[in-house]
Amino acid sequence: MNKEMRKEQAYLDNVMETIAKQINEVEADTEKRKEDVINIRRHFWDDLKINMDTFDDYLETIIGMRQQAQDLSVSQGTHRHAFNRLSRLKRIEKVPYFGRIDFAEEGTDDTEQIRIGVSMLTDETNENILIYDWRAPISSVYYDYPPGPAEYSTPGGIVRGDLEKKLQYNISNGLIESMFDTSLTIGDEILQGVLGKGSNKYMHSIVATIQREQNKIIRNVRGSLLIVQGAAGSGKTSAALQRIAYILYKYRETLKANQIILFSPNNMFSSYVSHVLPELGEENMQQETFQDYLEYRLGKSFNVEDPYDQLEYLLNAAGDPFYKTRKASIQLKASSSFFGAINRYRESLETSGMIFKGIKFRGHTLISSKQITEIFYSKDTSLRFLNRIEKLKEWLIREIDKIEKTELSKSWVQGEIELLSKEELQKVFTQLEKTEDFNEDSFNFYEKQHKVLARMIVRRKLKPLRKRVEALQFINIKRLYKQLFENSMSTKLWNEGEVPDRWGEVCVLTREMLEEGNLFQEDATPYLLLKELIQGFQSNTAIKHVLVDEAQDYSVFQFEFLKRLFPAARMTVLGDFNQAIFAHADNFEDFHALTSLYGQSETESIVLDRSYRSTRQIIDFTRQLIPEGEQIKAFDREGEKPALTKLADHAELHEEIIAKIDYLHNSGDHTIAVICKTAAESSAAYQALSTVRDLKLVKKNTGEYQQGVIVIPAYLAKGIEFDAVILYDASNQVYGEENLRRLFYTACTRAMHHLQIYSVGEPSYFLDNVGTGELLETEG
Ligand SMILES: Nc1ncnc2c1ncn2[C@@H]1O[C@H](COP(=O)(O)OP(=O)(O)OP(=O)(O)O)[C@@H](O)[C@H]1O
Repeated sequence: MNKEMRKEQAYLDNVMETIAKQINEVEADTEKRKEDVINIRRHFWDDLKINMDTFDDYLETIIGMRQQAQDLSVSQGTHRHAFNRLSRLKRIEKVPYFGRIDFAEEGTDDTEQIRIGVSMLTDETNENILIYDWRAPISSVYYDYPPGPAEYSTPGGIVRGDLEKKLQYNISNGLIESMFDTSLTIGDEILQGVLGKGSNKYMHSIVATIQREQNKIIRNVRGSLLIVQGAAGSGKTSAALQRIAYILYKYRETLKANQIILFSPNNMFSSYVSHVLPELGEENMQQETFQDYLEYRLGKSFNVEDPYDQLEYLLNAAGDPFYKTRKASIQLKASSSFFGAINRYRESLETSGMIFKGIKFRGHTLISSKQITEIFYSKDTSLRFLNRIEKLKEWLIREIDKIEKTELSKSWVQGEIELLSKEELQKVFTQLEKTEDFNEDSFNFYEKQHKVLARMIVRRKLKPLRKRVEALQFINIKRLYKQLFENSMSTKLWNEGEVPDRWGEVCVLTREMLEEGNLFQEDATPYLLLKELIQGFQSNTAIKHVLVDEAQDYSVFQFEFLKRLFPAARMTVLGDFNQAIFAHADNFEDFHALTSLYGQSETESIVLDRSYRSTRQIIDFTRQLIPEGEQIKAFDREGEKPALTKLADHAELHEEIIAKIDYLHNSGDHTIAVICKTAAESSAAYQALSTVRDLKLVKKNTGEYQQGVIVIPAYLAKGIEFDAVILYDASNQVYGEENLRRLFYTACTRAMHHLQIYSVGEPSYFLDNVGTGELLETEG
């Protein structure tokens, strides 16, 4: 061990000792706090004198209770604080820090050595910082600069200085195993080591090796919208998660994890990323899929098609007579011009076109839809639309009050009274005794009792109706949405010459679907928007940050909607258009259209062009599959070349795959995915490969990321990665059309270390332009 290393180890020893000592202290403290809490809970009532005899006694009891509750809350808070501190210490017990910078601040003679780790540690005096949190302002220098002049921002302004040295450590079990002076070494050995490892069930934090471009994303706090466009495997999801950890640290006084929401592509992905924040000592943000949100809002009124069924239709139904119309429908309803059309439609409803449901009671129409429409359009038109709706609601409630009065004397009410059970009658009777000043001996007791019972019966019967009116369910949103697709609407929605292609056919198809009680995926958000525009927007102002991963799969329409839904939030959008597999994205090539959401000055864009997931050989191959792929850079990590094997038939294919899985297992791969094009192909492959031990089939409703060997449709593998990918059948028969290129690319880019492509018959023409030498070709 050289002198420098000895000094470093001595520093680490001191840190380890400090951590051990603090753990001991905090453990004892935590135990004591826990006992305090248990004690207060156990004796909560013993220590209280409950006396309600007089008002003063009552007051004293309440004050005593409050005091006890307060004590309990303080003790619980202190216990939580001690417990959190203990978890923080435990987290850094094995690897206290990963980097060091030697920074000489301008205007001082001192060079400070700053060690950086997952969380801060101070010495016993609490005055000296032994380890800085990776999110502290000064730590940004570690990620942002090579040795030389450097600066960082603090709330008090910019601090300038000289970065004299930058070190990376490899620490394990209290020992510095290796240490790299990154101003001297070329390449990034630590990153090499991290990326060379196998994948497992969960994604991990990357704080020790965050790259400069990624750090820009993580620490960006300007503007309302941050757009990140990055190659497959460039760390978009990683950057998003460390960004959340950073935001939670920076705004820790005012922001809670449940005020941040991450929109994920599916539940399996949510489970895959669920460990990163806890690993960094933060609570998880909310995670939601857009589909779950749609179903939550619309599920009761429709069968809402999910995005995977929509995609499966497009992948399988090219021969369907409605295929082109459906595709046009998807693209149109994803566009901002359709967003505009719906807004215009809503405006047009101010003067005509509203459709209401009549108010029916016991099978009779009491107020017809025509009457409601007349009332609505006779209201003061200078009022805002939503106020007019509100006024209409109030009018309807008053009408229901009138109905209540007239119904009281109807014969059905008497019939219902006679049907009341003894218990119900007794209940009413007891209530009457309490609330009214009479008893059985009172004058006209029975008449009064009858009145009360009649009122109760009529109210009970009218209650659901009142509730529906309160919830504005007298507005017929379904028919209003359908009306949007009536021929007569065209001129209201579109300016001359702007009627979209196939508009007429799209209208017929949409109307038919709605009549069957189904809602196409592409209609779900527009439908919800119309509902919100008419009934008032149910926005969520508690959410302060919205992050949208795999953002290329969202339409501009959906972004417009998200913006309205979360008006108080900043938005981070991360995606890769080369992986845009849904049909609505055919017309989008970048996120430029999103700039208009918040305006140029509120929007920042960052591009990530280096891919970290895959070996250089895999990147050299995959970048040839897409236009302008040469711009994607590989991180220099070596591996085997991807291989293409041509086979004569499926029997041979399955034999080869089974042998290949065996080989990959033996070479140390833990996660192996057989990626197929569709759910049907996946099911067939799963059956045929059933002899593979512990083989699992991933379906759209699979909620957990599955380790081991899995069969999965390409669209569900989005966002996740595997040690090895086996592309099930890349023949031209299966991938013979241009619109499948992005799906094909997405599948191949899931591979970290090994990529094996099979083809039954001629391979896809996507492989024609791959340079010789990038792909090992063999015949089976
Ligand atoms: N700075 C880094 N240090 C260590 N690992 C990194 C770094 N950046 C990315 N990675 C690793 O690279 C892999 C890909 O990262 P991630 O999934 O975040 O990329 P992505 O851009 O979201 O990919 P995709 O678009 O293909 O879903 C992950 O294993 C991640 O841990």
